[in-house]
Amino acid sequence: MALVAATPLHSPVVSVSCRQLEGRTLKTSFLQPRAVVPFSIRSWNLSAPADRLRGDSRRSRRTNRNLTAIRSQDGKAGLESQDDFPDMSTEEFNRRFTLPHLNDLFNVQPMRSTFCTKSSCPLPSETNNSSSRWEDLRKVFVHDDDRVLLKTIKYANPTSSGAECFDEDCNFHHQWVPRAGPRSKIYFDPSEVKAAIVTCGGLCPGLNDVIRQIVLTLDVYGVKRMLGITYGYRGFFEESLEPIVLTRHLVQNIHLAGGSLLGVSRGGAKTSDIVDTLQEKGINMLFVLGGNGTHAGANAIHEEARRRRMKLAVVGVPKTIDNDILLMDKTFGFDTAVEEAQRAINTAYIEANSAYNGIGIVKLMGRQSGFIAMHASLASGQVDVCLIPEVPFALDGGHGVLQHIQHLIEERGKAVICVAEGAGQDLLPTNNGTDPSGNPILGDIGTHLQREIKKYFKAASITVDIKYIDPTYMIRACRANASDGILCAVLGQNAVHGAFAGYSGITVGIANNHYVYLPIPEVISHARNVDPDSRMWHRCLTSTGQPDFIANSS
Ligand SMILES: Nc1ncnc2c1ncn2[C@@H]1O[C@H](COP(=O)(O)OP(=O)(O)OP(=O)(O)O)[C@@H](O)[C@H]1O
Ligand SMILES: O=P(O)(O)OC[C@H]1O[C@](O)(CO)[C@@H](O)[C@@H]1O
Ligand SMILES: [Mg+2]
Repeated sequence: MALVAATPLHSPVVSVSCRQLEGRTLKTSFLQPRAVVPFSIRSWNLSAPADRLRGDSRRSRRTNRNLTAIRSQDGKAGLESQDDFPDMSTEEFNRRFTLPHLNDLFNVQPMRSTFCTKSSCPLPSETNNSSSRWEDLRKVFVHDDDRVLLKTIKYANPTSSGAECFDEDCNFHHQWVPRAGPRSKIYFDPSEVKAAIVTCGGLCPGLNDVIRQIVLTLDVYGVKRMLGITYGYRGFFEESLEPIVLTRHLVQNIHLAGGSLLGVSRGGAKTSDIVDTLQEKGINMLFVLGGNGTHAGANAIHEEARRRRMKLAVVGVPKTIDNDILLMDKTFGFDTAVEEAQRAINTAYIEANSAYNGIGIVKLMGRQSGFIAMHASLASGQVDVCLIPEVPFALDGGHGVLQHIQHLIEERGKAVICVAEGAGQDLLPTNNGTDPSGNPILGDIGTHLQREIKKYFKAASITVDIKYIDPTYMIRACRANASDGILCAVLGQNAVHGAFAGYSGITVGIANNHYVYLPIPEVISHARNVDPDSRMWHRCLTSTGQPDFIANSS
């Protein structure tokens, strides 16, 4: 292949990955842990309240007192202070993760649950405890005191990859959160329930599945009045937007299509207007499907309803293909998005592989979090360079992306790049604009990369064939895959069980493969990010073979 002579382009790590390709030994230094400092910042992400969650506020608490030498795995000594670890006593954790309940304000007498999946369901009027038909139902219910362990790894040392520690010895803290599911006692009489569902933010595979499961479950409890609020929070105050009456029959097949039966929107949410409408319509159960913004809105509605002493249960179901909600294994729609994304990557690979010096670029969603890009890169096994918002990179210089791409072209005659939309924003002119919900409007890193690569190879007089693929909306407007379909079913059903159990201001999730209820503020204090020191990111790097694209080096 006729190429200009290569300069020593790549960092030692690049040559390691290329040698690996040539069947030679992989240097062990490739995945060595980084410096000591970042480890305890990560633990902030997971459990501290919003005002203590930011690394900078943590750093400001750094003092010279009580400094302890900690030896990292690579033998370098680092200094950490107990002050640098978040305070997380069991009492503090339990206080924060106690679910708000209607009986914090009222004295609602619970009744026997009307939820029943047996063929011979007892009537609610059958109150005899010893009735054999009630006995039959015993194992249907989850006990109020059932708990799920939020964290399951006992880290030996704060320098372990992904370690979340509360002290320098990484002592294990039991963090138990309430198990989700139907309770034997309920705090709403189904005949008095008027439920509403709203879907907000961007689309996400599985929205219709969740709507459907909420309706079906409400129906099993015996709820007759169910409304779908149209076009997100907007549907609460725009007079032209009428709610849809929801029935089992109406939702029966909606999961066969992507999108949202109810429609979505961004912006325009005024809590007091929303709560006015809820009051006017006599809605006492509200199911809110959306991301961080939507959940912030749901929590504001919950707080305002409490202030007005309304008996309203507000329950969220986290929706985001970005997977950027804290404390959960994953959010619904993410799996499907990854599956679709890797199809786009495969296309880019085939194009790049078939072209003379082919370069495929795929831009994927992920405003602040690179989970889709990381997982799709890993899943496809066809990506040479994965760029995410959490890991800064340089385009130029001896350790920059462009030289690495030149190296890939020279070595293999092709390169595939997967970039998350929020990556490399520092390389683009700032745009200070926001969307109607206040989310920042990002610069287009995909087309920027395309332009820069074109310019670079032109200057180097190397012919390349660049194909740019932006499957942005294709990965989220599709129908949920089987694994998301199941997740949606469980989450939708658990949302209804949570409302009947009398909880409000909560959301549903999956933690360590078990289903849990969490207080909304704990999951939205900031966006969940890819941890650059995590095993998963290192697995991605192992797979792509990409080096650190270190800035300011030549
Ligand atoms: N802090 C907040 N308080 C009250 N309402 C909010 C808040 N942030 C956003 N909202 C409202 O929530 C709705 C959805 O917000 P947003 O558009 O940010 O989507 P999202 O739920 O974060 O989902 P996505 O992941 O698609 O961004 C909008 O109507 C917005 O006005
Ligand atoms: O174009 P829209 O509808 O604002 O949505 C784009 C955003 O939606 C998200 O997928 C979150 O739902 C982000 O990754 C992306 O930036
Ligand atoms: Mg948002």
